[in-house]
Amino acid sequence: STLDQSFSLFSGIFIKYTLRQQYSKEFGDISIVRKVPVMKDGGFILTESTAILEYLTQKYSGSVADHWFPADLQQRARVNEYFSWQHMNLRAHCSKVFLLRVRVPIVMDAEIPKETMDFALENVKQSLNLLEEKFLQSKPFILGDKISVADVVAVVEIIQPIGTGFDGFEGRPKLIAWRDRVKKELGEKLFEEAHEALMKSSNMPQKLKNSSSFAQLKPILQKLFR
Ligand SMILES: N[C@@H](CCC(=O)N[C@@H](CS)C(=O)NCC(=O)O)C(=O)O
Repeated sequence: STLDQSFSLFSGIFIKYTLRQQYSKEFGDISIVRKVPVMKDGGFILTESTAILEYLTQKYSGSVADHWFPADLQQRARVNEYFSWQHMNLRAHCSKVFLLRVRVPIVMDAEIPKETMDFALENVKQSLNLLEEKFLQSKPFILGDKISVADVVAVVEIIQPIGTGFDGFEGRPKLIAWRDRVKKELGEKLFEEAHEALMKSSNMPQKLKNSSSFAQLKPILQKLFR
C-alpha cells in the first residue's frame, strides 16, 4: 500500500523516519502523535524511539549482540534509567537550543530574547554535567566497558545543535573521548552518515522558508512554538 511504501524497510519492519510528512492524513492514520520515528511490524504500530529500540533488540535478540541492550536485569535497568532521564533532560534541552536557533526565528519572524537563549544553554550545561558525572563517571560507556543503545541515543542529542553553531562537546574532553569511542564502535562512515543532515542544519531556516509546504506548515509550527 502507499503507507507501506512511505516507510523504509528494515529486516521486514517498516520505520518511518522522514520528517515533514508527519502532518499528512496518511501519517495521522498511523500515529496521531505526528512525530517520527514510527515503527510498523506487520499490523503492530509503535511510536517512541526508545520503545522501538527495545522492541527491535528483543525481537532480534538471537542476532543482535547482547551488549547493545543487555538481557541482564540490572544492566537493562541502567539503559532504561538513562532513557527515562534523557527525555526531560539532555534531549529536551539540546533540542530546545536547536529549535530556538533554526526554527523559531524563521517561524515567528522574531529574534530570540537573550535571556531565553541563556536559560536554554544553562539547562544544556546542567544536563551535560549529569551525563558526565552520573551516567558516564570514569567508564568508557554508560554501561561500563561496552557500548549500548544508551550511548547512541545520548550522543545524537549533543550532535543535534552543533550544526546550528552550538557545540556542547567544547571544553569537555571526557565527552569528546566518549563520543570518539562511540564513533569508533559504530564505524566512522555510519556515524557521519547518520548525523549528516543535522550537521548541515544551519541552512535549515532558509530551506524551510523556501519549501513548498512552508505556508501550510507555518501555522502548525507557530502553535508549537508559541
Ligand atoms: N519522544 C519521541 C520524540 C519524537 C520527536 O520529537 N520527533 C521529532 C523529530 S526528532 C519530530 O517528529 N518532530 C516533528 C514535529 O514535532 O512536528 C521519541 O523519542 O520518539
